Amino acid sequence: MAIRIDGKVISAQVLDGVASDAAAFLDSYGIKPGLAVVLVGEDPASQVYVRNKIARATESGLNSIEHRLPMDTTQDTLNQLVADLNADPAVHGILVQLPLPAHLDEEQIIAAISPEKDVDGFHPVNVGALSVGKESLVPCTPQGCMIMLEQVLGDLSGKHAVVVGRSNIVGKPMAALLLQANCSVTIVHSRTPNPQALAQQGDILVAAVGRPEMIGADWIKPGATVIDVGINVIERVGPSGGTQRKLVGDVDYAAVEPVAYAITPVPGGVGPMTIACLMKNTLVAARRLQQMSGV
Ligand SMILES: NC(=O)C1=CN([C@@H]2O[C@H](COP(=O)(O)OP(=O)(O)OC[C@H]3O[C@@H](n4cnc5c(N)ncnc54)[C@H](OP(=O)(O)O)[C@@H]3O)[C@@H](O)[C@H]2O)C=CC1
Ligand SMILES: Nc1nc(=O)c2c([nH]1)NC[C@@H]1CN(c3ccc(C(=O)N[C@@H](CCC(=O)O)C(=O)O)cc3)C=[N+]21
Repeated sequence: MAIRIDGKVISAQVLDGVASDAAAFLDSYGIKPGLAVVLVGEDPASQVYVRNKIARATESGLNSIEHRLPMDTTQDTLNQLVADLNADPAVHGILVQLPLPAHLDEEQIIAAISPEKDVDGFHPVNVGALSVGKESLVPCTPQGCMIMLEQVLGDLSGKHAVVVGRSNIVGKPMAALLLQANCSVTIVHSRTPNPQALAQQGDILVAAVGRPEMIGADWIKPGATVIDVGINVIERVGPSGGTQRKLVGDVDYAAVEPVAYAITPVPGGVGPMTIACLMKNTLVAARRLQQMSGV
């Protein structure tokens, strides 16, 4: 039986730390750290994430401000909102939920967020800082994966880590953090001729593909530690014949669990860690902004 890496338990530990730091921040400066979440459109999955983020923020003693904009929002309107949030001293962190509707330019919006308030760590300044090892605001999902890996494995030095996926929000920053932790890192993607053969060499396997249960037991080196980033909603025929909506990862948990040393479930794995790290980043940003303002 593999160790089940419990994202709910570990994220609760992270959030405990955030809550005491937020209380100390309030004591020192008389304001709560503020997180602004911007959601454009009506994507139901995105709404669930936004709701969860706001609930965790409130529980941790952060001030969370939600901005919901209609699907037909223009680039100018969104830019104006980001400019207002950049200038607002009560806002320490800004998150624009991705993906944006197709008519909006994501790259431009990300670049418009003040790097000091970029709690997603997606701004080119923060991406560059991470790649030269001077990271400040580290992307939440990979940060959460690292906390889980270090809790279960301790020092990661010398391990071979295979990351499946190379997106800017998960795969690439994940690979950067693993390299910084002295792993040898292989990144596989849709143009890799035989990704499975490379994955089988990983002491650590991180799956961030977006394909439900694609990673089976035949991708896994026996005794590997498996981190499943995937969040996929699938429809299955339930026991009584009707269709059920179910959340599954990129890893076939039932098949992989018997061969792995440790594995994260979906739900209850990486997802809650992402949210906890977002709160952590908001505190990091708040402290730094407050120090910069010299008060
Ligand atoms: N738990 C959490 O907090 C979060 C979960 N997610 C989830 O993680 C998953 C990945 O998200 P994200 O990185 O944004 O997704 P993207 O779609 O941006 O990236 C997917 C990556 O997987 C690669 N890929 C696709 N098919 C294959 C294949 N058959 N073999 C090997 N590689 C393949 C793609 O390659 P190529 O580049 O060549 O196209 C791409 O690099 C999704 O399920 C998403 O919902 C995302 C963010 C946070
Ligand atoms: N700018 C931006 N930053 C992001 O970090 C970002 C984003 N856009 N767009 C979408 C993805 C996805 N994402 C998730 C976060 C938490 C859960 C999460 O909490 N999941 C729970 C269950 C969710 C549920 O309640 O059903 C779990 O896995 O246990 C999932 C997915 C953040 N993302």
